[in-house]
Amino acid sequence: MRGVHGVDEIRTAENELMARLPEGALMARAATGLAVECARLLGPVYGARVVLLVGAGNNGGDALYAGAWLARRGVRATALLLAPDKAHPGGLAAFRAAGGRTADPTPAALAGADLVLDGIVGIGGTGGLRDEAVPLAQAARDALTVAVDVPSGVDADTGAVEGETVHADVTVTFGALKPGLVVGTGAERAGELRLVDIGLAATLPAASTHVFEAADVAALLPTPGAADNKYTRGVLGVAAGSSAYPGAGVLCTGSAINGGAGMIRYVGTAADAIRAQYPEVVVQEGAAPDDLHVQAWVAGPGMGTDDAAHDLLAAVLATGEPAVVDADGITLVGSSPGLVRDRDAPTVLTPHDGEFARIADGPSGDRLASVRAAARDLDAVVLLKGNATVIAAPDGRAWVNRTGTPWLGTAGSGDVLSGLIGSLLAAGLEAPLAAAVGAYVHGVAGQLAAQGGPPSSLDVLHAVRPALREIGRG
Ligand SMILES: NC(=O)C1=CN([C@@H]2O[C@H](COP(=O)(O)OP(=O)(O)OC[C@H]3O[C@@H](n4cnc5c(N)ncnc54)[C@H](OP(=O)(O)O)[C@@H]3O)[C@@H](O)[C@H]2O)[C@@H](O)CC1
Ligand SMILES: Nc1ncnc2c1ncn2[C@@H]1O[C@H](COP(=O)(O)OP(=O)(O)O)[C@@H](O)[C@H]1O
Ligand SMILES: [K+]
Repeated sequence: MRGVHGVDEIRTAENELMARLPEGALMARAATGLAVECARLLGPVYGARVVLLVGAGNNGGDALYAGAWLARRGVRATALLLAPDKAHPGGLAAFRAAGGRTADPTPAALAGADLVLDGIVGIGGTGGLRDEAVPLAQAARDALTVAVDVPSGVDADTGAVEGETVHADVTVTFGALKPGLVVGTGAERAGELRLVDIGLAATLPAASTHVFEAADVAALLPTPGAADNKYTRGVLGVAAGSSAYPGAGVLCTGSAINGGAGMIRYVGTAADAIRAQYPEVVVQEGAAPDDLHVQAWVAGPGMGTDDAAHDLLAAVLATGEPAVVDADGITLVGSSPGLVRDRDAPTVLTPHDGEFARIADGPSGDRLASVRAAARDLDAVVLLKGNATVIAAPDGRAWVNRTGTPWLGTAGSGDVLSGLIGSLLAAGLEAPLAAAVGAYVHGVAGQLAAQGGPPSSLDVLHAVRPALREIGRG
């Protein structure tokens, strides 16, 4: 599990650590880690052409020291100084002493570069890229681009982007992940992430936002033991699908089966479709949710938004079991938020952006903040879908999911996610962990499904079990 830290936390931790170390030690660690990563990307370094984009602060200093390291190993390094009077003096001296050259900061200077190092601005950046940096960022798109700490122009605290930014193939970041590297548009602009350890763990506080890795998820995935049976493994109630939208019920139910629920009791209004697809499901059409023995519920996908759907959702949410609410269920919660707010049992809401706007303000460019505020306001776990799905608990804990693929943007893919989270809730995972683990597994399923060509949501559903096996194997 990797912690994600905001700029203020990182600055404070850096200052505390710097006070214990000789001057320049921290930047030396950062620059060496950066240079080693660039060398790895270049392959043979001797004679390679590297262009440095150097801004006014320490981010440019990192680039210059890394450029010096590379120049000493035979790289032909050229620095384009965007603010020549403010370029890091020590870094510039080291760069020149190693044989590095400077040139006018024009797009033409990037032609033929084997690698461009983006040291325009790091965590000290405010607003989007300044005008003079824009043509350079655009020219860098033709080359292998490594961002120093943060792709310049991305808001390191939020991932929000105003106007042009550097589009990095790889971002080498120092000390800890920043929200802007893992959330929103920033996550897309950062490319692959490499974290250089500069010793910051010693002074950083505990993180409130985390990124799960496979081992974290494997450790949380439920595995039945000798004493388990279908009831102890988790019985899930499903209120999804309708005569108009039977498919959503089929996908959601199938995903809960593949996710490992011990038993499924189906109370939606697409009973015939469920019976036809899944002989293992116990269909209890018309049963009162409160009368059924289940450990958790999933409600909403394809259930419709008419009065009957409202009454069924209200009955599910009146039970004392944890519940996932998705799709039409979220629309219904938008007009009756008390259905969720007044519950004692945990609720997981899984909106995409459009659905989010029905239950909360936003989402703004600061997706983490929007989701945290919604979770607090609704007293529910909120999972906001997207290229980097964000999950927040009412107590402020948050997770960002890094698995998945844009191919998951296909009709019905969300129904697979909610069924999966339902099965994990039924197995007893704490609600925010069920949501974060579900998002991780769903993302891996999407990646596996996409290997065979553009996947349908049914392909994603069929990839849930292989995804669980792959994660479990490590
Ligand atoms: N502290 C440490 O020990 C360590 C720090 N480390 C490194 O330092 C980085 C932080 O350095 P930093 O604080 O100097 O800020 P930084 O990001 O270089 O920006 C500085 C200047 O850029 C300008 N500027 C602002 N916005 C802009 C924009 N949109 N577009 C263009 N220019 C813009 C503005 O200058 P102005 O022109 O306004 O005078 C601002 O003052 C950090 O990301 C990491 O790489 C590592 O070495 C590890 C150890
Ligand atoms: N660009 C993207 N990159 C990665 N994942 C995406 C992207 N777009 C959508 N997804 C994922 O695809 C799923 C779509 O869910 P949703 O919009 O609810 O679909 P539906 O309502 O059709 O079931 C979510 O898990 C979301 O995170
Ligand atoms: K940068």
